[in-house]
Amino acid sequence: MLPFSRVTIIGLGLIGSSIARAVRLAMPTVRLTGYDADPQVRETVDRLQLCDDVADSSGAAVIDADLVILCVPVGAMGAAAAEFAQDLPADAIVSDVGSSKAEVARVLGEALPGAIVIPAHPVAGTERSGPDAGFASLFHKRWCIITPPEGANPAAVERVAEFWRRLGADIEMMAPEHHDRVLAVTSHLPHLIAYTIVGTASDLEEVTQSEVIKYSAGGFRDFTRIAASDPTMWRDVFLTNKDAVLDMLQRFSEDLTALQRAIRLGKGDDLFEHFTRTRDIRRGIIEQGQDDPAPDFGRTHD
Ligand SMILES: NC(=O)c1ccc[n+]([C@@H]2O[C@H](COP(=O)([O-])OP(=O)(O)OC[C@H]3O[C@@H](n4cnc5c(N)ncnc54)[C@H](O)[C@@H]3O)[C@@H](O)[C@H]2O)c1
Ligand SMILES: O=C(O)C(=O)C[C@]1(C(=O)O)C=C[C@@H](O)C=C1
Repeated sequence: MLPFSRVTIIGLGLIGSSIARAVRLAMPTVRLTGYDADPQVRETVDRLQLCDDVADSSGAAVIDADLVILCVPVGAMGAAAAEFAQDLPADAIVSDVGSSKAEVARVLGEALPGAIVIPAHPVAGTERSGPDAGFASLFHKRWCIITPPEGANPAAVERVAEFWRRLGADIEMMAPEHHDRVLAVTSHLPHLIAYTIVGTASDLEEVTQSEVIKYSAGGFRDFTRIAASDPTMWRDVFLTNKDAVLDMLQRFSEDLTALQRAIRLGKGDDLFEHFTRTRDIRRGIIEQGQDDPAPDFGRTHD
């Protein structure tokens, strides 16, 4: 049996439109309704026929939903939920896809008192945004972390888990605070480093912009891809996962200082040992089959 039969997606950018495309393929009988605050996005979703209905307000979009998924930037979650609170059916489950979880759970709890809220985070994405950037296979073989609130109804949690399994994801359960610490080091800090290094390279006086572009091969090119990620999304992630990110950043800068010192003092053995350890970590990731096939994974899929 399908976990849900009437799904509403609020926010139809990269993630919302990818969910819509994946639901169409995996659960074609599900009635899909969409709403986005941006009229141009609604028009595109209509033109691409990603949903059965595109509503003009979020209240109208949720009116007969059994699952509502918020796919808006994390800083907009509270306002987006408050907008449809009055129209939400009492037995509907509300979920989200936000990249930070503890703060989002708090604002959703405030905006939707008494509602069944089961937050989730598909750990899959690209640097692109908007409904044209989405693709159906985005969640295939990727983790979806569910962060149920204490005392959540196990049947509701299982329905959300089954929804994501049908979109191809593997499920993990975590407490929201633990999620935020894990993602701070595996996703948020790497984005901060990419934003920094690309800014640093472009600010150098003795290296021209055209040289930076011309010689952006290998490692630096990967950083530029990540640094092209959506500014609104990432501003909100850093502001809503502040403590965990600042803690990881502190540890990172201590480790960076240790490497800086090893270079200055010519401690080749220390550098070699460190790089060997990190190479083993990369090999472990590949052995577990969790490596991206290519940095532009999925771009041509639909
Ligand atoms: N991009 C990624 O790699 C990725 C991966 C996993 C999770 N996420 C999370 O998914 C969410 C969406 O990210 P995205 O990459 O799809 O962003 P996106 O910019 O592609 O889409 C967001 C959409 O939300 C709409 N929106 C904003 N405020 C709204 C509101 N109040 N009501 C209705 N619509 C509103 C925007 O118009 C936009 O179309 C974020 O919370 C992000 O943290 C992103
Ligand atoms: O591959 C990318 O471009 C991503 O940034 C995806 C990525 C990540 O850091 O892994 C980004 C944010 C999400 O919340 C989940 C996935």
